[in-house]
Amino acid sequence: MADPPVLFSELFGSDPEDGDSTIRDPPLHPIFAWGLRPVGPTPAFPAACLAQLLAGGSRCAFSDDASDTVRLRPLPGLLVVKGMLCPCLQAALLDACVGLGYFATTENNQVMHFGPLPTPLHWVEDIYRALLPALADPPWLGRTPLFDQLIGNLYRPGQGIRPHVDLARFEDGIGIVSLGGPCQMVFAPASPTESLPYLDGSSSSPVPAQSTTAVYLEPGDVLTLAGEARYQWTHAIPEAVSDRVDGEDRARGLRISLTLRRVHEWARTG
Ligand SMILES: O=C(O)CCC(=O)C(=O)O
Ligand SMILES: [Fe+2]
Repeated sequence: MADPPVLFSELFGSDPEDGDSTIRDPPLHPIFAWGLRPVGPTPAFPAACLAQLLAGGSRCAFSDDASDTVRLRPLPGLLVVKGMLCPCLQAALLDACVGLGYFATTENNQVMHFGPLPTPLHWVEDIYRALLPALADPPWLGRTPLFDQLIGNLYRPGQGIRPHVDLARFEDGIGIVSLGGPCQMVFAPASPTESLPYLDGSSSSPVPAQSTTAVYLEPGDVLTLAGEARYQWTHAIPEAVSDRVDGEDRARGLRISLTLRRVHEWARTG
């Protein structure tokens, strides 16, 4: 097992592999440090869940949770598949992040990867290809590789991301996988000057609240952003410790998102 990340001790108060020699329970697998609970046996790699998902069947091979995924289309070009990834697949993705050394220190809340998706995260491409029939006009889903750039973001309660349109250097067709904890994502009409704040240093301007569309993201939800939603709307996560949903305040938790994109040919260097 990879060394537990610093976040492990942040969540549990102490590093379970540290300290005295008292016999104790085996160390928690890192996936459980993120607040996930096992559903039946937790396989090292839930290939069976993935196979079922790709075959369009029940989404989890290890539980009798036969709940259907829910597809939302709150904006043209925005598809939100709620509950697409079963807990096993969520756990496998988080475990992959830990294994790849992502978020290993408390300062480290963002990771960027350029090139084909690293093993074992590469199977996220399969998940997106499984969405093909659900997308009305998905020419981008046929490209290979589907994604060659990954950003992992880690948010603690109270943290968020300012309104932005992802940079033009990325092709149309962006994927976001939401893991760990819930949050509200807010979409608003973009002004022509808005761009991703943390990549090019520019800042974005606030948008009028009345024109926003909010989507409540929960662990296992999968998004695609294309066309209008990708270019003509900003997306943001407000800095909040809870979100107001259906008249109640829902607490945020530690959240990890994987944003998947492909760099335009003209923007590649070297
Ligand atoms: O964390 C998210 O869900 C969104 C991240 C994002 O918008 C980005 O990395 O460009
Ligand atoms: Fe973004």
